[in-house]
Amino acid sequence: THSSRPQRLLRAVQKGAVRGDARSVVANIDRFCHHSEWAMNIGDEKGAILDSVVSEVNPALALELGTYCGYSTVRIARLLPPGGRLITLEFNPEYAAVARQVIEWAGLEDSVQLVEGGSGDWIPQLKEHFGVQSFDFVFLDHWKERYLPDIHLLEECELLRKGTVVLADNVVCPGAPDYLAYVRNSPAYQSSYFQSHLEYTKAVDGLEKSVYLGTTDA
Ligand SMILES: Nc1ncnc2c1ncn2[C@@H]1O[C@H](/C=C/CNC(=O)c2cc([N+](=O)[O-])cc(O)c2O)[C@@H](O)[C@H]1O
Ligand SMILES: [Mg+2]
Repeated sequence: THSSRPQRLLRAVQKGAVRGDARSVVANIDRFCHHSEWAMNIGDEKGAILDSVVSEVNPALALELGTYCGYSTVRIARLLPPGGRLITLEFNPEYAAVARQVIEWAGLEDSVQLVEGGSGDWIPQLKEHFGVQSFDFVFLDHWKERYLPDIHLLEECELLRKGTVVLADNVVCPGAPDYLAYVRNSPAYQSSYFQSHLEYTKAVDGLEKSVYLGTTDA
């Protein structure tokens, strides 16, 4: 049986990266994607912007929607403060299985909770299941048409607090126009755009950083 691209990406990590060294896991995935096979990881260029936002927020509790192979999971988790936790949702069992092994190879399994399931089903359960009050940081990188419904769901479930930073990948390519229009026009968000390039290519892409200001009522 032929392996899948995520399985070949995992093998590249297991062959090239030092166990327990998150930086080398990230570097080996980038090397694989630059030289062997493109994959939809945020990548090194946009990854540096992700790193700077995560470092600035220094989140005790972070949420990622769309784990895929765990590349951005490792980038975020390696920057968490002591005791910091990252919950990441992935509904594809094969991708989740690869991501678990990538996260373990990086030695970050103690600060990452990978939930195998859909954001629509799981966001309403995060409070009761994981004792979550609200998130300090949210990273959106799943299906682009889910960005808007899921940020509304996060608001409805009161999982955002004044100052929560929501960072969205791919707001140009493949694009999330309805999401962009919402966060850029809603009085509940202070939004800013970071221009960059689509991972491992020269195409334009960017990240949107939106700070939740809280609801106007009460
Ligand atoms: N509701 C949900 N709950 C949980 N997991 C979910 C989910 N919806 C999707 N997922 C998972 O999130 C990942 C999808 C990413 C879509 N990215 C993309 O489509 C994408 C495409 C390009 N591109 O085409 O250049 C570049 C990029 O950086 C991209 O992120 C997959 O692992 C998928 O299984
Ligand atoms: Mg992406």
